[in-house]
Amino acid sequence: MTSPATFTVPRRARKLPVTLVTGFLGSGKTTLVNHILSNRDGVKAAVLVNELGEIGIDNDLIVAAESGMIELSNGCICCSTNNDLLDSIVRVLSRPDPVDHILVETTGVADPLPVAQTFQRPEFRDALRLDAIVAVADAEQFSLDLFDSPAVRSQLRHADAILVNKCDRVGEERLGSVEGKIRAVNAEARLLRTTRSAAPLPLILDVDLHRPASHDHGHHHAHLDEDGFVSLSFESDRPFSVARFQAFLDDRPPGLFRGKGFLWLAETGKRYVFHLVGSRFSLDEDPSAAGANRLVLIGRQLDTEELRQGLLRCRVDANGIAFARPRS
Ligand SMILES: Nc1nc2c(ncn2[C@@H]2O[C@H](COP(=O)(O)OP(=O)(O)OP(=O)(O)O)[C@@H](O)[C@H]2O)c(=O)[nH]1
Repeated sequence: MTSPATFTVPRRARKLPVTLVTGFLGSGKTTLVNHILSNRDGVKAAVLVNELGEIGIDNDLIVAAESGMIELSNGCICCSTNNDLLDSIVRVLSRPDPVDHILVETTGVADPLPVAQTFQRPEFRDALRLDAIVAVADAEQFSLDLFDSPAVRSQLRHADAILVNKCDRVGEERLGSVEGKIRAVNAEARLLRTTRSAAPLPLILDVDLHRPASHDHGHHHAHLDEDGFVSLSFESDRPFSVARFQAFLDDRPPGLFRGKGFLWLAETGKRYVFHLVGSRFSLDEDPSAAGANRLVLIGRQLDTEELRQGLLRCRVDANGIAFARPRS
């Protein structure tokens, strides 16, 4: 791949705006990206997605972007040394068919600041403009103590706009208290109450809200490992028993906060999009999906091998007959 140092940025009439979408695990970032892509009114957007886990799930959850979607490799793009992000930016800027906007969705545990700084590197200065860092907060699961993580606090602190999302799940009192906690971390961001991340696009896109933080020097960005988050990717070409999977969820460890993927259930023979966020999970029929089970689980202090064994025990054959216990 072309090194950004040697890359000649094509001349453009205006700088390409970049929107960075951040926010904790399961808050509604992919839902926001889909909302933007579905309502963008002719604006051609390139989407850069960074995910935890070896198997990409978001790639299949994001509505098709006809201008082409680029999936970043897995892991943590909040490391400024990560070349995947640089390569992806260069790829977008080199496209013969230029886009009008770049959307970047970071993982739910990434510190957005080093990602933002990547877009502000000197070699991109004439081509790109960081328009806004937009954070999504889950009003129902929100708790600064529960998510006691420097990276997660950084998501709120450095945001230019914050969606207080999942308003359908909470009452006015809870909303007021969450907004108060957010305000204590970031007094200036534009706060917007949303359901399904459906913010009015003129309030978050092409808004020129971003101002670089004034005290970035010496910033020690919070890294995934320091915060103890781990992920487990699981794939199987056998269906799950819904009863066994329910039992797996009932016994899940308290540190398991997020799950997402595609489940094939033996009882119905159908495939479902699965989401677990904190205490809630959902299964929605997915007629478009084909193939096997694909699942990513994310949390803190997880025994990933024990979780893997638990998932293996959920597998049954097409007649719903359980496989022998994988190993004790
Ligand atoms: N009830 C309700 N559910 C929502 C809302 N917004 C998103 N969800 C659901 O929350 C779950 C997580 O949403 P995503 O958009 O995948 O969250 P995310 O931030 O991209 O998740 P990660 O990428 O794993 O960090 C999904 O089941 C969504 O359908 C909302 O406003 N209300």
